[in-house]
This record gives sequence, C-alpha cells and structure tokens, in this order.
Amino acid sequence: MPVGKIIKALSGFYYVYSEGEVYQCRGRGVFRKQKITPLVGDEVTFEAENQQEGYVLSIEDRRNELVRPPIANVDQALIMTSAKNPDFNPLLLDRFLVLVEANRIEPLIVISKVDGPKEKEKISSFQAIYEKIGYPVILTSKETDMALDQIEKHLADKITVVAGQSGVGKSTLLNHLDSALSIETNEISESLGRGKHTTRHVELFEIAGGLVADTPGFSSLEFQDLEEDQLPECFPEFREIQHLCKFRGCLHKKEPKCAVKAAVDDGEISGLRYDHYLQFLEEIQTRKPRY
Ligand SMILES: Nc1nc2c(ncn2[C@@H]2O[C@H](COP(=O)(O)OP(=O)(O)OP(=O)(O)O)[C@@H](O)[C@H]2O)c(=O)[nH]1
Ligand SMILES: [Zn+2]
Repeated sequence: MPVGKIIKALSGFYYVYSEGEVYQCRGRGVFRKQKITPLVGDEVTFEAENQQEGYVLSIEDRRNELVRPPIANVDQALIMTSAKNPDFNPLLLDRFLVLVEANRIEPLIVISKVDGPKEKEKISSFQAIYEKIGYPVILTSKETDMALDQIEKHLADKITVVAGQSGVGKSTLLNHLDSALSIETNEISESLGRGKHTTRHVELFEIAGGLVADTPGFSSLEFQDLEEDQLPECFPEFREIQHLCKFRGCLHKKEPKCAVKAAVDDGEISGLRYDHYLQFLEEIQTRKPRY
C-alpha cells in the first residue's frame, strides 16, 4: 500500500504527495462516520488507480495538531518578530515560544527589520538571551536579502509554519522564499481594499527540501489548554535544572530552595524570561474554568 503525505486539502479532496507525484484523493467513507478529518501534514496510506482518483485509507498517529491553520505533524515554527514597526516585543515572543514548546514544535526565531546598526544594537541583548537557551536566532533586513540561505538551511526535511504578529514581514519572507507563493503583503492587500486574512485553504509548499505552510500559524495566543505544571516544561532553561529544586513539581514561584530562582538571582537565567514566566503562570492560575 503506498504511503504519502497530505499537502493540500480543498473541497473534500486531499492531495497526497508520494514519491514525487501528487494524487487527488477522497477520504474513506468510514472517516466521516468515525468523525476523523484528514489534515494537511498527515502521513497516510492510500490507493489510487491514477493521479485523479484515489482514496486515503488510513492516517498515522499525529505528533501534534494545530487548529488554526489546521495542520498536523508540524516540526518547526519560524517565529518572526521585528526590531521595529511593530516594536520588538519579547513578551509576545515568549508567548509564541511557550505555545510552540507546548505543541512539541521546534522554534526558529527570525528577527526582521534589523536594517542598520541602531536596530542591531537594540536587539543584541535579546538575541544573546535566546541563543543562550539554545534557540537559533536569525536576523534579517531588506539589505541582506532576508538571510534566505540561513533560513533555508533550517527548512530541509521538516514541516514548518511561520508565526508572528501582524506586520512583522511574514508574507514578505514567504514570497522571498518562493516567488511562486505570491502571498499578499500588507501594502498590496490594503491598496486593493480587501480584508486581510480572507479564508483560504492551507497548503504546504516544497521549499529548500522541506514543506512550508502558506498560512501563518498560531492565531490564538491564549494558554487555553496549558496546565500550570506544564508551563515550566515550556522553558528549556528551567527544564534543564529543575531537578535541582527541593520540591518535585516546583512551580518556581514561592517555593524554598528553588534552583530556577537561584539561577535567576545569579544571572544564569534571564530575569526577563522569568518575569514573563510568572506572568503566564498567573494567567493560567486565574483563568476561568471552562465547561
Ligand atoms: N525595513 C524592513 N521592512 C520590512 C522587512 N520585511 C518586511 N518589511 C515591511 O513590513 C511591512 C509588513 O510586511 P508583511 O510581509 O505584509 O507582514 P506580515 O507579517 O505578513 O503581516 P500580516 O499579513 O498582517 O500578518 C511591509 O511594508 C514590508 O515591506 C524588513 O526586513 N525590513
Ligand atoms: Zn523551582
């Protein structure tokens, strides 16, 4: 039975990529009965007489599953933030990083609009914080042609979604990565008077030996599904030393003999990251229960 990966879902068809060819498939009837919806990113087995008429027969277990956009098995999130316009926002960056970590997705941080020495100076201390944690950080600007070769190196063999605040340059980057994508950037969509974020299908595009979603990911930045004990797991620099805390399940807040707090006091862990952690923890602890 051939295996492949769904790279596009549109009008009830699933487009399965397998060994260099794309097969247009329908889902098996039993999926609807079992309320299973195949997703872009799914690893599937299928059968097809020809490239127009196939059936998806089974879906492999998913490693993760994003809701908006609906994509399964995402390996990497390219989190884009800008040095200016909009202003660099480390709180928002940490929010993205937590959501990405919670979904077992690897982050790649791209800071855009580092157009000159002034911007470089402004973000250098932040860059150091994230690189120390082990996150890759790539700086881009118009002049350096968006550091495409550096970014492309991270795309091979992965499914990547691009995430980030409005206006940071996600569409600009995607268009540079593959001009065939021709995604509307802000200026164009505004001048045409069309609303942004019009509903469109999700599609994975092959770029630099990997697959990149053409629709930005993580539209909701709330920690809806995250419990308080999962939050420290989303900070790799806490994860690394928390076995040294006196209490198992230490939330690194008021507990005595907490290794994380000690590391913050020593400057080993960034105080800014720790402040954001406390803010997120508070948010989770005061969240209204859902029924
Ligand atoms: N100076 C500078 N401007 C940039 C850079 N990248 C993008 N821009 C500009 O930033 C603006 C917003 O870019 P977009 O690509 O539309 O941003 P986006 O993240 O896709 O925004 P949304 O579609 O609203 O989510 C445009 O005017 C771009 O020309 C950069 O590296 N340097
Ligand atoms: Zn602790």
